[in-house]
Amino acid sequence: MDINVMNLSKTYESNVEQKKVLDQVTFKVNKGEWVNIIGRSGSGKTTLLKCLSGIMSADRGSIINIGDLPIHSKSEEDRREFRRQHIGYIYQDYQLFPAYTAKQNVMLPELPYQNESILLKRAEELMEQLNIEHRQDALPNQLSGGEQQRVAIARALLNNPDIFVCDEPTGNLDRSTRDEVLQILKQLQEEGRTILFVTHDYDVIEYGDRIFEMDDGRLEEVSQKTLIIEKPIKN
Ligand SMILES: Nc1ncnc2c1ncn2[C@@H]1O[C@H](COP(=O)(O)OP(=O)(O)OP(=O)(O)O)[C@@H](O)[C@H]1O
Repeated sequence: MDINVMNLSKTYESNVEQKKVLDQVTFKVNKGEWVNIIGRSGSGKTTLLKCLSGIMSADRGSIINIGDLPIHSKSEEDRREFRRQHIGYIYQDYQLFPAYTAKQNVMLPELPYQNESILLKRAEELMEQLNIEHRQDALPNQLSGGEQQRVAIARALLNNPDIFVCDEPTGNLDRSTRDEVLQILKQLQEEGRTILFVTHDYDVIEYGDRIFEMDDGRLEEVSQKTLIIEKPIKN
C-alpha cells in the first residue's frame, strides 16, 4: 500500500494550551519502500507515526490516504479496524504483556476476532520463522531484548500487514541483535511490505531507500550524502 499525506497537522490541546506538533506535513511513500525518519527528540516523529496509523486523529484539513483509504475522514472505530488489518506497529520497548507467555503475547490482540486454534497455529509458524519457537512458553522478563523484539514482530505479523510502522525498534538492542532485527525487517520489505522507521542510528539508515527529517513539526526529505557529510544526526 502506498501512503499519501498532504498538509497533515496535529495540535495537542489541553485546558491550558494548544501545541502544534505537526505542521503541514506533506510526503508520499510508495508501496514496498523503506523510509527512515530522523529528527531530534520532541520534533514530532512519534506523533506522525500515530496519525498515519490512525491511533490519533489529525487536525481538520489534513489528508492521509493509505492505499485507497482516506484515514483522515474515518471514525476512531474504522481507524482501529484499518490498523488491525493493515498496520504492524513495533515499539522500542516491545510493549509485551508481562503476565503472558511469548506465544500468548503473539496471539492476544487477535483473540477477540479470530478462532483460537487457527491463531495458535499461525503464532507457532511465525515464531518458528523468527527463530523463537524454543522460547514460546517463556514470560517476557525471561527473554532477551532481541527475543522480545522478535515476539513483538511476530505479533505485528499475525495479520500479514501491508505496512510496518517502527518507532525506534532497535534502540534498546546491541549491535548484532539490532542487525538481526534489521535483517528480518529487510526480508519483510523484500516481500513487498512498506516500512516506516523512526531512528537515530546511522547504521539503520543504510537499510532504507529514503530519509526524511522532522524538524519542529515540519518534514523534509534529505539525501543520505548530505546527512553524512554535512551534519550528524540530532538526538
Ligand atoms: N498527548 C500529548 N499531549 C500533549 N503533548 C504531547 C503529547 N504527546 C506528545 N506531546 C508533545 O509533542 C511533541 C512531539 O512529541 P513526539 O513524541 O511526537 O516527538 P518525537 O520526535 O517522537 O520525540 P522522541 O524522539 O523523544 O521520541 C513533544 O513536545 C511532546 O512533549
